[in-house]
Amino acid sequence: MDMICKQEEIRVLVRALASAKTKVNLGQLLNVCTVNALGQVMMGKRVFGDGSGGADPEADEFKSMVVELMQLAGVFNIGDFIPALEWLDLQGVQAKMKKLHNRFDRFLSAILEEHKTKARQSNGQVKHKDFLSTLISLENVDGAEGGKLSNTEIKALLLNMFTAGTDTSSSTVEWAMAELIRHPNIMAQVRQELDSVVGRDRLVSDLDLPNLTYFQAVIKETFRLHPSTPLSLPRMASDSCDINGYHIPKGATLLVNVWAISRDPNEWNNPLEFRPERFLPGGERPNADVRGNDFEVIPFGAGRRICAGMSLGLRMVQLLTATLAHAFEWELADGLMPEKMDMEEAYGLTLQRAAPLMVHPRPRLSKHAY
Ligand code: HEM
Repeated sequence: MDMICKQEEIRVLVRALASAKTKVNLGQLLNVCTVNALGQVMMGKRVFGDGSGGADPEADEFKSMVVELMQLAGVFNIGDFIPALEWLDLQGVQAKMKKLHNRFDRFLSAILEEHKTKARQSNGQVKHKDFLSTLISLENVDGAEGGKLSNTEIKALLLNMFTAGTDTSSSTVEWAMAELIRHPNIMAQVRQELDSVVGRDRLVSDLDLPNLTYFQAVIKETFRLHPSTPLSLPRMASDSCDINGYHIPKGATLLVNVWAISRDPNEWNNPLEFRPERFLPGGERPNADVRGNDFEVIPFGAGRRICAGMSLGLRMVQLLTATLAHAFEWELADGLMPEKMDMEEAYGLTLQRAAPLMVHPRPRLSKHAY
């Protein structure tokens, strides 16, 4: 199911790019694509209109809500560290969160109501094809702990999935494309591999991914340098313990700095350089994987609370990046030279580019491939 949704949404994006007459904001289009792909899996429908992302105020609204959430969640909130000051909400973070919560609630309530109305109209004949229908069907069923699933819980689950699963994936692809555009020799090797495995008469499919060895290393290198959740998600110490001479008291909030670990010069040679070869035979970490077992590179976290959508997120990032590298030549907008590209990061819970990637895509495959 998710494989079909992904490919369908990626094709919509590819067609929009192939017919673009002016420069495009790649991150924005990628976000629309990931939100719609997830929308299909979770609710059996796109979130945004035709999916092309062209001048869609709803798409802008959703992206801005997610970015604001990530920024607010990433703020160093004084009240979190000095509980006596919490009620003062000195930086206005709580007030902004409440306002944002109301915006999200309106958005999700509309989606939930629409799904329920459809279910009523079809007299319960709707097959439980998507995540939301399944949740709605469980509304009247007692859970393992006796409680029933409420509307609020359903909306919270949707919010969790959309906020955790869309920006993370789309911004990783945006970083990957920026690195490829900045390193024409790496882009050339990626394309050589894609052209020999896929050819020039069709788009990349999920089934091609295991055969793209060099490309897989490019994706790992992107996750190493640009982990989309740089401080992972906060954990709480369940017991007091000592680590490397530091005392961690029970109940302390802990943040794992995934970003710093994967740039640590004690672990990586020339850590700031984008060098996919380090993950290939003969490189420094030929067998390292990003799925939580090699602690030098843990973009999805690790352990019991590792990312719940890792498999979907990883494949989405791989398929999107491979498709964009394979199907288009990329030129930076406004005559910007690749070596002058701004690679600054913006502050927040997720790692956004400070300057959006503005590009001109030029199709490079046979016409019928689009
Ligand atoms: C490139 C894509 C993604 C990245 C880099 C990413 C990264 C992360 C990270 C670092 C965490 C915290 C893990 C920890 O505390 O150890 C997390 C948690 C989570 N992610 Fe992802 N994620 C991605 C895509 C997705 C997708 C597509 C979904 C769902 C559709 C998703 C759903 C979740 C959920 C529900 C959690 C919370 C899990 C829990 O606390 O039990 N993520 N993700």
